[in-house]
Amino acid sequence: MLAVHFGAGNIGRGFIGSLLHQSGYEVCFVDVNQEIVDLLNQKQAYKIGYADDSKKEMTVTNIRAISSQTHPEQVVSAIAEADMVTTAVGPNVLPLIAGLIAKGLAKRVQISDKPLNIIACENMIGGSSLLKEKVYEQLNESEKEACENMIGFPDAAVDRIVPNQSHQDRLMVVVEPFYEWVVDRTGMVGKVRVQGMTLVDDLKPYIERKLYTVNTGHVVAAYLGYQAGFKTINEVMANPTIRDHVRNTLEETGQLLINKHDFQDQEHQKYIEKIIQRFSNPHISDEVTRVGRSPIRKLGPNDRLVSPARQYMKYVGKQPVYLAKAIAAALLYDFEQDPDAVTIQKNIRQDGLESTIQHYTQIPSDSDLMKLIIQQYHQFSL
Ligand SMILES: NC(=O)C1=CN([C@@H]2O[C@H](COP(=O)(O)OP(=O)(O)OC[C@H]3O[C@@H](n4cnc5c(N)ncnc54)[C@H](O)[C@@H]3O)[C@@H](O)[C@H]2O)C=CC1
Ligand SMILES: O=P(O)(O)OC[C@H]1O[C@](O)(CO)[C@@H](O)[C@@H]1O
Repeated sequence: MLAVHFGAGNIGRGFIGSLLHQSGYEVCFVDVNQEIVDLLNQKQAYKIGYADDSKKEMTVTNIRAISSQTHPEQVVSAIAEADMVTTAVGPNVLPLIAGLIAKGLAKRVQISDKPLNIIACENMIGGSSLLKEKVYEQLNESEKEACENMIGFPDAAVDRIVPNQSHQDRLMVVVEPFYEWVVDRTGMVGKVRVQGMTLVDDLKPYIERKLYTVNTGHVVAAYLGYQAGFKTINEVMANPTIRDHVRNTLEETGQLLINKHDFQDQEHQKYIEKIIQRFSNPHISDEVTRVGRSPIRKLGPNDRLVSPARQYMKYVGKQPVYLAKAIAAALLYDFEQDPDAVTIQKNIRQDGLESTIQHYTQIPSDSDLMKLIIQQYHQFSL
């Protein structure tokens, strides 16, 4: 069985690649990073370490890699033959890989009627659906028709914290032991068997719970921690004021999730506690600038801050004070090596705060939420 995985980075190697390997797939990574592609082909294996006391390691074998920049034709052939395609490249990169996937599918439908699932494993709602839309833009009518019942694009939620890696062994990835990979069964074609993958009929509660708890909590720690001058999430979580703020924000998103999806209160509290512990894992050193990366994406209307803030007003009927403060912290994030942060700061200087918020978040100018965020921005303190 062949799995083609786009993105041989932290999640690609440390999570999706390792589960595919454990499930018996040969994993063919596709990446633009020539150094990683060469190393994967040279070593044909890499190590995973676990961020706990166990010092346990596992080796992922039966792998190879293709550079999509120098050998796109090999990627097309691999997709034509694959039994599974997955991605972990980042939401903004999905449109960039759609062309190659479309070429692979166009070739595939000429030679095979084997079903294929293409699963985007990104921190976003509807990642595979977006990828499908972008792929279909590049197929002609008969190719689309041939793909319709043969190619599935099931949406997914992926959860495992994998920080940036700095080992002498460039391929090694240290990951937290916890993981969750939940996939929408209704979007799948054919039979799929992947160890550690949970299939569900309704993904929405799972993806919202994950995005608005793990990712919201994490990014609140990152943006508030950055304002306090902390470098890592561990340092941030050891600060009682910010830790309380993270918890209070997760109480807001929790109330929304409980009201909207009927999660049980006590169960959800346990979920929140577990996540706060995961953020504080002493075996992981995760930079606030990694967790806070790409603030334009993170301030988007469907992402981890603005979406729960708007929904909180609808489902809870109160002002999301802690979420609004976190959005204010995102707007204050001025890390010079993050191009999104630089752009936001420039927009605020040139166009003003309200116009910038409106532009990135699509929150209406005259709304209560806009007023609250502006107030939190101007009175921001820790
Ligand atoms: N790191 C984490 O803990 C988690 C990350 N995610 C999601 O997984 C995705 C990947 O994140 P990471 O692995 O952390 O990032 P990463 O930066 O470590 O890996 C991304 C990989 O994609 C490659 N890439 C970029 N453009 C490409 C292209 N056009 N074609 C093929 N490969 C390309 C990069 O060279 C890199 O190797 C993101 O959507 C992220 O939100 C989800 C859950 C956990
Ligand atoms: O990968 P993104 O969307 O930039 O955000 C970083 C987030 O992803 C994770 O790496 C995994 O969910 C979290 O550690 C963090 O909240």
